[in-house]
Amino acid sequence: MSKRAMPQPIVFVTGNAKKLEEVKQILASGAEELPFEVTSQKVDLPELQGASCEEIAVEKCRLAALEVKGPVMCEDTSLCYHALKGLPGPYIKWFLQSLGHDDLNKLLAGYEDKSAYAQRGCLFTLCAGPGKEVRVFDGRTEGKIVEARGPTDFGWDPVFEPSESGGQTFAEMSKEAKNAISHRGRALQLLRTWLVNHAETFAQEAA
Ligand SMILES: O=c1[nH]c(=O)c2ncn([C@@H]3O[C@H](COP(=O)(O)OP(=O)(O)OP(=O)(O)O)[C@@H](O)[C@H]3O)c2[nH]1
Ligand SMILES: [Mg+2]
Repeated sequence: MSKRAMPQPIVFVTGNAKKLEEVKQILASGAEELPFEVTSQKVDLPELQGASCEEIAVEKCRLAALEVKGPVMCEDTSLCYHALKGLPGPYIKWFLQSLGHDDLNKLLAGYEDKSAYAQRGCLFTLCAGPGKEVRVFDGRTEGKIVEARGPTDFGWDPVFEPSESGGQTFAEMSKEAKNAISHRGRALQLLRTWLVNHAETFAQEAA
């Protein structure tokens, strides 16, 4: 499919190089090609606190569109423990930075239930420009929290064992295998399908 012309490409705004790497792989590998060019910009956007995952993701995308002055996509990842009623959720980044994997896992020491979900992280968000509607695409993967196994170069991948992985943590899986069942892969597939089906609407909003 040839790309549609827009005044500017869609900019994926993130401060996280590992997310960007996976997003590029996922977009390059799907059956449907995106109808628009996608570039990226490294900006660490401020994130709301004390709000729902969806409110945090929408506000982040709204700020990204103002920053870029054009069409943007963003994502916000949560890691939610069922025993902790969804926490750390969108605050996982700060928990992981302060505690590290071992102490993070100790949060669950007093609970039988080690299950968790990587949710709303994708919340992938898409916005045609400043002040335009922010659309949200929710990808979720269920799994459980285990002792860290596998490479430690991306966040909580070593401690998250998806239910569908045959016993491997995200960190132990190949990139292709992770992307096929990950929160990110699923949310991005929803975003891709929406853009393919609504290319005209989106191009008009961005004009
Ligand atoms: O092991 C992981 N596997 C993943 O698939 C994954 N996706 C995100 N994360 C981590 O979870 C927090 C989300 O916070 P987050 O969504 O605000 O991201 P971020 O601040 O790093 O980037 P961004 O907000 O600029 O896009 C950050 O610590 C990310 O490193 C992951 N860790
Ligand atoms: Mg962030």
